[in-house]
Amino acid sequence: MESVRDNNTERIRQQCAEKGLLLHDVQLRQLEEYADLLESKNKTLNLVSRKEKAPLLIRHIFHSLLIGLYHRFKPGEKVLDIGTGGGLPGIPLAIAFPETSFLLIDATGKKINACREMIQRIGLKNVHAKKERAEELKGVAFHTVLSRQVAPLRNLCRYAEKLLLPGGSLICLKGGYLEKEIEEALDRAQKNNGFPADVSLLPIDHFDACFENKYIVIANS
Ligand SMILES: C[S@@+](CC[C@H](N)C(=O)[O-])C[C@H]1O[C@@H](n2cnc3c(N)ncnc32)[C@H](O)[C@@H]1O
Repeated sequence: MESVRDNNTERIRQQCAEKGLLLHDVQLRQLEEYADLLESKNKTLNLVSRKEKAPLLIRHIFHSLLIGLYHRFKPGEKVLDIGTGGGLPGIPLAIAFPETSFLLIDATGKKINACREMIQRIGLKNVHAKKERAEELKGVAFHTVLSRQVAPLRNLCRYAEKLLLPGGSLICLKGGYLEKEIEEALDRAQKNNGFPADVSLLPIDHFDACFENKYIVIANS
């Protein structure tokens, strides 16, 4: 008999394939293993909300993977995930794009320790986790900066400005009414001749009802 989880995994495989992102069986099993580890760690650490009805595999893992449907990560691309918490969106994307290099940072040491343990258990080689605040990270630069549910866009743009290579992008998963946030980020950039030059907002509710009022926000240099 097919389990609910098999159905969710198959949905992820199918919806990603429709957008040209092919996930192999090994990667689908790694996503499931990550879901199990995250659920187990969440019993003692506050990594993701426990109140939500939609399954973790869809609500958090598929949600993170959606970034990869709009931005195809390249081999050798260097990516930073700011405020990763329990590894979102960095770990699902590192599974989907094994030739891209991901650094996960978070201000909370316990969350980074949990990420390190999960990365090791799944056996991922292209992702590392470091306890660090975005504003204090120095001496490194990235093609792409990611963030999910961390800070107002204006602040994320301020962090990304110093961490992005020329031409790089900041890609965030955000919810709610974002017009004012975007206006403030663009206003700040214009006054300082800084990042970003433009921002686009992509709705994602057509993938699942639980993504209602949620968006992928892409800020470009
Ligand atoms: C609401 S949680 C989101 C975690 C994860 N991105 C997710 O989607 O589940 C926000 C996280 O951002 C981290 N954080 C907030 N500001 C930060 C900063 N300036 N630098 C690094 N981490 C930060 C917090 O410690 C927290 O783990």
